[in-house]
Amino acid sequence: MYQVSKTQPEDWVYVSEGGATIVLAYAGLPNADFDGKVLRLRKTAISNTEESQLTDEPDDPTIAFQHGIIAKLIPPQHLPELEVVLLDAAWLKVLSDLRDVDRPVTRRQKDRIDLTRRKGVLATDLIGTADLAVEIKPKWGFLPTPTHLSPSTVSVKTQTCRFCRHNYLRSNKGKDIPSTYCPLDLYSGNRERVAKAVHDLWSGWCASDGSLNNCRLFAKGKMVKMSDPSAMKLLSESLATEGELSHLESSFTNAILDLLIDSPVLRTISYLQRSLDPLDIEGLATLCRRSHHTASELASTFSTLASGVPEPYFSDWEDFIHVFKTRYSSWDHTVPNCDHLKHYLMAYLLSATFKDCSIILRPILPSGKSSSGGTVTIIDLDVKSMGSLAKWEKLDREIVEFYREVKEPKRCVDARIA
Ligand SMILES: O=P(O)(O)O[C@@H]1[C@@H](OP(=O)(O)O)[C@H](OP(=O)(O)O)[C@H](O)[C@H](OP(=O)(O)O)[C@H]1OP(=O)(O)O
Ligand SMILES: Nc1ncnc2c1ncn2[C@@H]1O[C@H](COP(=O)(O)OP(=O)(O)OP(=O)(O)O)[C@@H](O)[C@H]1O
Repeated sequence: MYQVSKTQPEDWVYVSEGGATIVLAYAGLPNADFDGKVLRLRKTAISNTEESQLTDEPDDPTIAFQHGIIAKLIPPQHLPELEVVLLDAAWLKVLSDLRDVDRPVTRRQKDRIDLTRRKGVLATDLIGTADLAVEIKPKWGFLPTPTHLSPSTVSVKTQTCRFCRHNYLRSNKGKDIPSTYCPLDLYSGNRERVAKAVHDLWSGWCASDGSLNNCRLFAKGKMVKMSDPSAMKLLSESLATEGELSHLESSFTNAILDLLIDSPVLRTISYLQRSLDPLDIEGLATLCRRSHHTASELASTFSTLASGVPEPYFSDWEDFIHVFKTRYSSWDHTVPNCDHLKHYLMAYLLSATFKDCSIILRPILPSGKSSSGGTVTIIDLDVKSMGSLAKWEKLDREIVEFYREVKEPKRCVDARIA
């Protein structure tokens, strides 16, 4: 097994992070085990002072989930390789102290590397030294079918997509900047609409100085922000474009547009999101209630029902994938069968994984200098928890209620029915 202590903490440079993990790339002396790899480490809240009680820590669940479940849905050329790597407490502490300064302040105030972990994930470095790598978090790529929506939500949810409504809520709460990006444009496969999505992502990237998580740019391995002249220079060099920002945008669009349209990846993600969520969270909650028989259970909320559902074992996931690939499409989702509740819950969980993943594009650039051009790879395919169902139902209600007040709702066009 790989051991991180065979390298120096100084060999690892900060790449980026999300809500749950922090990612560092190997930049030390040539080493066959670590060259071209990133280290993905779990984070913990800074307030958490708990000691790990585990003597034999399990591997990060993302590894088995990707190898055994995701790999049955996504071809290997669109996935990074993932392996277990053994960690060392003292080594991690040095790394954490060394690289904390590179992290965004907002993240630093909330969390830090979990020093109690003894295992991490070693993954293919998809950013590396590529002239240009573009990371996009596309989010939800479909409008729900009206069948299971309540009269009070149906018009809102079938007109405006979940991302646009969520962005409206978050920007009104001051948690996000307003964005014109609509995932349905990106997923549409239509050249003009995909170009519009790229333009909107670029505008959001400029306006937020690269702090939005929907679009991140990396030039020669370095994350680019408008406020960082040296990184902007690298971007200009990679795109072989000098001068005005509009010229840079147009080279950027040209670099990734064909890749986005020609690659099957977005189509696959949206197909999986949609087909794994045929009931919407509302229909799923109704099915949960119908599946219980006593009066008190019937009256109970989705959250109490969901909290009574145990987390699936790996064997449950294997069983689910078999059902999904063989029988699931023949079920009548307009009248869901209570006997299928467990599989509908698992389908929703898997849909949530695909609603929250990101893609990394490494385009072939006109300069032709890129050694690994023309790839689209999906990252962050972590398994979601049954414990999140209550949160999702509550958030869904909050988003839809807030959007109901909008005088001129945005009309998002789902490619499937356009
Ligand atoms: O609910 P959403 O759509 O806001 O997604 C959450 C993400 O927010 P986003 O809207 O992409 O900024 C959120 O991303 P950030 O932390 O905002 O980068 C997480 O990915 C979160 O997943 P988890 O709960 O940590 O497993 C995501 O939560 P899940 O819905 O996947 O549980
Ligand atoms: N294989 C990889 N190669 C290069 N960079 C990567 C790789 N995997 C992840 N990253 C970078 O690290 C960041 C954090 O990774 P990831 O999205 O998996 O974290 P997360 O905490 O699960 O995110 P989220 O909060 O969105 O669920 C990514 O946004 C990306 O910039």
